[in-house]
Amino acid sequence: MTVALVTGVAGQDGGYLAQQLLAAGTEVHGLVHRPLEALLPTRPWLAEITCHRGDVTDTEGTAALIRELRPDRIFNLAGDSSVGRSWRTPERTGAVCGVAVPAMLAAAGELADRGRDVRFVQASSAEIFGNPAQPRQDERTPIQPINPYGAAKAYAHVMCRIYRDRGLHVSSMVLYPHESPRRSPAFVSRTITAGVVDIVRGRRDHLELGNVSARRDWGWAPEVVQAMIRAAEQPVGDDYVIATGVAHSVEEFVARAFAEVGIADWRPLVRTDPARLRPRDAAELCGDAGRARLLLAWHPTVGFDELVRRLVDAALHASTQAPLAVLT
Ligand SMILES: C[C@H]1O[C@H](OP(=O)(O)OP(=O)(O)OC[C@H]2O[C@@H](n3cnc4c(=O)[nH]c(N)nc43)[C@H](O)[C@@H]2O)[C@@H](O)[C@@H](O)C1=O
Repeated sequence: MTVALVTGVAGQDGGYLAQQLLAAGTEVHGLVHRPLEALLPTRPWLAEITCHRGDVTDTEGTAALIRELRPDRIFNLAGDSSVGRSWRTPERTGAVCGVAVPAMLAAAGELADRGRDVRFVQASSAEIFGNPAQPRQDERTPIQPINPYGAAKAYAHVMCRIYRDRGLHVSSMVLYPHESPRRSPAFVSRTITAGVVDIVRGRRDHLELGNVSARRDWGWAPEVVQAMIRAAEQPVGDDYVIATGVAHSVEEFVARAFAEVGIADWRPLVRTDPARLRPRDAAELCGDAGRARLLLAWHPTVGFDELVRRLVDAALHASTQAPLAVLT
């Protein structure tokens, strides 16, 4: 039986990935850095895998776990994925999203040197491209991060290339924002959909946002993680941009979400909160997933309107229920 280790298994992507791996008959181990009892109420799927307590910044501990488990697949999804927060905690972001990665690569390399066919998949990020000149970014786009999160991810991305060149099966997935009802409230998709639903329910009278002109390529998280599984099964590791190829502004997201609940005149309901503006924010990030389409037979099926509809529906549902599936 294939054994997989998923770091960041308590996060949005970690959960979907673990569930898809389990469905494929894989034995799944996950690294969690909070007590399991605190995580289980909002992440019931963790009961179906073997959880190990630890923090990727304890590089010795993570390497020891890899040596002990001898996994066939390692998916590194650990990290504080909030770009905004990385400005307030740049050292922690650097430690978790950057410095932690080579220790895992080295431990995987040791297994490979002993004959194990181990495959490493890194959750990289479009933020490594900074504010790119190219309207569509691909695997050859220059790496020029403009925020602490992007810099940490860029370091990890380059380390993945270095270990791949040394012979390890490593794939680095350059992910664009990808959403689901399990997305943390720190992200704009949840901020918008929760705010719209609160307004509809009469719980507040306006929504506060930061830079609404930013344009992003939003995808559907459950299908983004499929690409990770497929990358691990390729004959060789590679870099893959995983994106829809279509960008929309935050303002368009807001308009679409309000339209879902029948509100056309939304502008009076939205205000700018200067505290939500970032020191620097890419004007537009939009990916060309041509390589993933060709080599992984991966293509996104959930478009922007459908994505917003699903998120608004989930937020409406959660507003009348205990928010079981929503991460806190
Ligand atoms: C590729 C990348 O994708 C994600 O990072 P993100 O794009 O920064 O995600 P977000 O939802 O925080 O921001 C999206 C945009 O929305 C703007 N924005 C406006 N007003 C608010 C606002 O009120 N809150 C937030 N959070 N953003 C706002 C904000 O300035 C930015 O332009 C992560 O998966 C990350 O891990 C990753 O790798």
